[in-house]
Amino acid sequence: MASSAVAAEHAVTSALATGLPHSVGPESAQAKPARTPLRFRHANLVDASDDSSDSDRDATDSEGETTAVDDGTYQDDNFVRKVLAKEKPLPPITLATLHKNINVISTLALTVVPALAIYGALSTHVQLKTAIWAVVYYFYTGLGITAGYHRLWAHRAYTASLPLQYFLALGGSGAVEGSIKWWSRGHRAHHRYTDTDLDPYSAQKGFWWAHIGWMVVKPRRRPGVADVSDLAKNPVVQWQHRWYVPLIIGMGFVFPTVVAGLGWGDWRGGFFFAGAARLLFVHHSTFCVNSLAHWLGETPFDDKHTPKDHWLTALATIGEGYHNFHHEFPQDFRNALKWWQYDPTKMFIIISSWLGLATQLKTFPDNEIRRGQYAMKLKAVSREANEIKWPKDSNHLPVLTWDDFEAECKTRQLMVIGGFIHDVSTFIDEHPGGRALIKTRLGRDATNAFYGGYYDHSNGAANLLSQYRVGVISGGYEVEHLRKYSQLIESLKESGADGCAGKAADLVSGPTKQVVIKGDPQLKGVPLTSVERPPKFNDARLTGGLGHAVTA
Ligand code: HEM
Repeated sequence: MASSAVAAEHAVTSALATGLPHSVGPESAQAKPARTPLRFRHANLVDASDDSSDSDRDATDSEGETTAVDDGTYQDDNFVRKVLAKEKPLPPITLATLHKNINVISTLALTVVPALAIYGALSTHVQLKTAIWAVVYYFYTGLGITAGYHRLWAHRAYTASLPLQYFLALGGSGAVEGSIKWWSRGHRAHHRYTDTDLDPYSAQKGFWWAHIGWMVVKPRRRPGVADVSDLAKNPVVQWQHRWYVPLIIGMGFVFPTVVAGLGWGDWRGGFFFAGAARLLFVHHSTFCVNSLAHWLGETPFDDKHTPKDHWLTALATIGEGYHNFHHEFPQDFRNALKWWQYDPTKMFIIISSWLGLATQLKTFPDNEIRRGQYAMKLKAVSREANEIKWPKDSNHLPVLTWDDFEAECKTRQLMVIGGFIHDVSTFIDEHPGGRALIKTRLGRDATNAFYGGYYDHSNGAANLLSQYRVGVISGGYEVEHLRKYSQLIESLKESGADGCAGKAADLVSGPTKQVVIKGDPQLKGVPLTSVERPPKFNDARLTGGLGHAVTA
């Protein structure tokens, strides 16, 4: 196995050196049958050494990009499209070819572990100490993945001291999900190419594909290139990669069994509960980050891609369920922003920092996080706005002079409020304040009466009013009660009562005295009949209140 890995590594290295695209298409599979199959062994939970060549090749990120695109053939400047066009996928898996495309080692890991867990659960007495130990070990190995593999190594969200790194590398080994190097390489590709065909566990291919499908069968494409050169220099990562197989046996099964066996004599329970059943839970807990977290919940930070936030996913994944936040701010050491959201991984990192084991905890600037949230709220509001029927604005209505308006009033029931001409004929009988009040204002400017001079209407009434717009008054409108003050000032001035005049002058000198709604000059003189007649307002609930008994 090791020698074939080396052979594959050479194949890749020479492809890079010659500048040839390291195509994974069927042609290359035919040309080099002995080497190409290895290139598809990305999804191998157990034997990390198999694809070490791939990790090393992808460590040379920029080279990967160059070899993938830079031969002058492609005009497209979208990297993902270019790579997809260049690197042809393997033929789709059919029933006839399924047996050849099963990823045997991962499939064994994903089937034998549940089988052992079920058998153990049915045949072994559960001791309380063992049950507690299984839960503790679940959290330890789970944190190895969430705090270690994921936030520390894949995203560099904080810096860990050597003891903490070894602690997490050992815990992560017990989760049996591939080496740190292999895992992080795939995960960085997942972030960089989220939801595309270069994403190794793209949620676009369905829930089960993202959950386990991508590991059970050999993928049709390699994951997109990702830079893991930093991990190649990390001694703990290298150590774990080198000793991966003994480590997963030791930490996956031997250690949890020995603790229960030597501790309280429950060797069998230790193996089946803290070993197999615990591993089954850790597996599917972590896999939920790729499936459930892309399927269930909200997108409060960005909705460009599938990742979502949900407390249920957080519960299932030791705090990785605020996945929308995580994809938007992957280098942030937190998944959950609020103190009350469930993110024990964040707490573990914080406590490690209090103990001096973790430093440089990265957080994205709060202001930018809030901008993301704000943008999403605006989006939601504008989606709602699109579903609402809005009134015509002044640029889409005929513009009439006051004289023309008066002329139109001879044949129609019109009134001006706020610079707009309203046809109230379909509403006059429905008016909660009674027909008579409206009737007295027909042919007049009722702005003042409507906005408090007679009755201070609700916003709802103002919204309703706008649906009756049929035109705009040219030259603007006056607010009646201000005009009255204005007349008062004039008369005071004429009578020489200066003191009072000064006070009244303050009231009328503001810009509200004259409000101009411009309208489109091209619509000047366009007949009112060109505008659709307002619909009949027909809601019986409004015919209450003072009703028709009131007169102005
Ligand atoms: C087309 C123009 C008008 C519309 C669409 C309209 C609409 C409404 C609506 C929806 C209400 C219910 C209460 C509220 O929502 O505030 C209402 C109540 C009322 N309106 Fe109007 N209104 C119009 C014009 C007027 C005018 C010109 C006057 C007075 C001269 C007036 C006087 C009143 C009064 C006194 C009430 C209170 C009725 C009560 O409490 O029972 N309305 N109007």
